[in-house]
Amino acid sequence: MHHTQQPTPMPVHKYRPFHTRIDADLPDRTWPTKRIEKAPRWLTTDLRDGNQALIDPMTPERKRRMYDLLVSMGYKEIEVGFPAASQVDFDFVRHLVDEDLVPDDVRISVLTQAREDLIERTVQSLEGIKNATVHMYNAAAPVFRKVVFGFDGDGRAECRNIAVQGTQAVMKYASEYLPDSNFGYEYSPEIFMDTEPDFALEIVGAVLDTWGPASDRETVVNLPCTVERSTPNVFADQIEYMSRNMPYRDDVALSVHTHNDRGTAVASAELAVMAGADRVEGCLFGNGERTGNVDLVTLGLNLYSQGVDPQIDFSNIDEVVRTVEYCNQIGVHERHPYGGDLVYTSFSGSHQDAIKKAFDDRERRAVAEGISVDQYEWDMPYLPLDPKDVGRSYEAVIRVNSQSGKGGVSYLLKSEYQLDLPRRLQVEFSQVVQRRTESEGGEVSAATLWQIFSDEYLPSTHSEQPAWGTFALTGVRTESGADDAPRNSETLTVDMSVNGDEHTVTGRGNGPVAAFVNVLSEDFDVDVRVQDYVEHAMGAGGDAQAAAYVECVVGDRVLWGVGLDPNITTATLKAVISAVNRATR
Ligand SMILES: CC(=O)SCCNC(=O)CCNC(=O)[C@H](O)C(C)(C)COP(=O)(O)OP(=O)(O)OC[C@H]1O[C@@H](n2cnc3c(N)ncnc32)[C@H](O)[C@@H]1OP(=O)(O)O
Ligand SMILES: CC(C)C(=O)C(=O)O
Ligand SMILES: [Mg+2]
Repeated sequence: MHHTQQPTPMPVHKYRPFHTRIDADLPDRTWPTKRIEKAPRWLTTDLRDGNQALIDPMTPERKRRMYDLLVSMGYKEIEVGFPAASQVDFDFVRHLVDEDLVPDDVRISVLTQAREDLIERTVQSLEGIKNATVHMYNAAAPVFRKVVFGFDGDGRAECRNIAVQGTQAVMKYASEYLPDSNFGYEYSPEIFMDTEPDFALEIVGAVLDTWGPASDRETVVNLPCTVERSTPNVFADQIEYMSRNMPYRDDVALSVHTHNDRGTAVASAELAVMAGADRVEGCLFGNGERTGNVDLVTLGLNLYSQGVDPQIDFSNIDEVVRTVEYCNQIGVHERHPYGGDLVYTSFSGSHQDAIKKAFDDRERRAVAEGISVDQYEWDMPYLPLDPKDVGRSYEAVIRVNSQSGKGGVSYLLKSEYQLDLPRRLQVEFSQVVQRRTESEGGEVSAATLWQIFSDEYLPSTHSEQPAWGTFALTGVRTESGADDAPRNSETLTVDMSVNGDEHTVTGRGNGPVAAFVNVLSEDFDVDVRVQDYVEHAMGAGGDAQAAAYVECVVGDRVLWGVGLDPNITTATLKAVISAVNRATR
């Protein structure tokens, strides 16, 4: 069939494709075949780029909560604010220094524009700090040189002067206010992605010549994708070009700072690392200007799920989510990678079927190889990482609604109620559930599933709904014949309630089930034959219940029955009653 699409009514002619401006084309680019084999250095800018983008910027108390979270997760480079912007930011830096809240292995940094008065106040905020970095930025792209700074011509020299004079000011005030600190410098040519590559090299080179990188001097050149405007491969080319051509390369950490305007900040940062970046700046769950900074949680757990240590502790992801939501007053979306409420959950039947089988298979293999299941290699359909590793339980992995099949239903009964239904019973029961979800809609919780199950198969033991069913078993006594007695050697006496009337009856057979079938047929005129039988213990220990499942032919119908009882014989007879009652429901 031929599909005809319509031109958009929107004014698409207003837009131009993004030009890489990479004069030196990179036909020999190396990043496409690289792999990320170790974590880059991380800097979190939650307290700066994240904070500057909030409707309601963090109070000192919220800043402190975020800071403590970042330190506890293991971040070693934390941009804590823009001290020249507000008294709150200035005071927060002082609070960290005065209260000695910066561990020896953590380096805080602060951002400033390249303006001398702002630089002085910024450096001043750090007085007394052990390790700190001042991060200075100025925009370098043509439109900023022309429109924002108002320079004539191409404005390159004037723009470079802002950067060089700013760097000199940083150095001057650092030697004045921070003589005893391990002082570092970070420079960002803002709007790097829109800056001509040769000019980006020129301005970075001029700044580095001024600062003088050395192996014992913390130096960072941060190349921001301030507004994401291209596919990630273009940004990767830009980074590889800079990494290859930048002076002092061995003594400089090449950093990237991607934003998510096109929804590909994570890909841009990852390809940039493949292209040579040593360091990545971002925010937890991608907070930050507009669509946000790159999400450090996704980046970290992307590495983790490939067996690369992110060097960050994500083992309590819900605590991270709660703290970030509290500090930012912005929710984390239900489908946010790794942290959203629904991201380890499958509703659909084919996913649930595969997950249930793979969980069972993995458990079998781990036991066979003598390896703890928690440590066993992860290779699971639909679950890129083990939810337990980030502190999530398996309860939420499978949730049942009208899209679900037998796999999901039986997974929940097994994981929550220790019932391991035989396959044909799974099929039968999932049809019962399906009728229910289709008529009532919505999700079926494990508790509701149990209610449906016990109403269907265990009516007399279920207290919340009226008991139904013709027969109930109230007592069982067995008596075996001599070992050499050939057949019909088992004598079974049962107390039964039949429509509320008590009966005590005795039958014989070559086992209790056969004897019971005879009782049902001879005393109560019920024609039943057992054609399959499965049982298992529920949990471990002496007082564990047994579960029995029987597939019965009752008249001309085939039905399953279920019985639970501490005594396995009684459980089996209850299962037969369950099937018989269902046949006459
Ligand atoms: C991409 C980023 O996220 S960059 C970080 C952005 N974050 C923030 O801006 C948050 C904090 N900022 C602030 O509180 C304020 O902007 C302040 C206190 C720093 C400065 O405020 P103001 O002095 O009122 O200046 P304003 O913010 O309007 O800046 C505009 C002026 O600074 C110049 N300027 C802007 N950025 C820079 C820079 N990085 N270096 C040097 N000059 C700059 C502009 O050209 C403009 O100059 P003009 O007034 O001569 O035209
Ligand atoms: C200050 C710089 C690094 C920035 O936030 C950006 O360019 O996005
Ligand atoms: Mg930014």
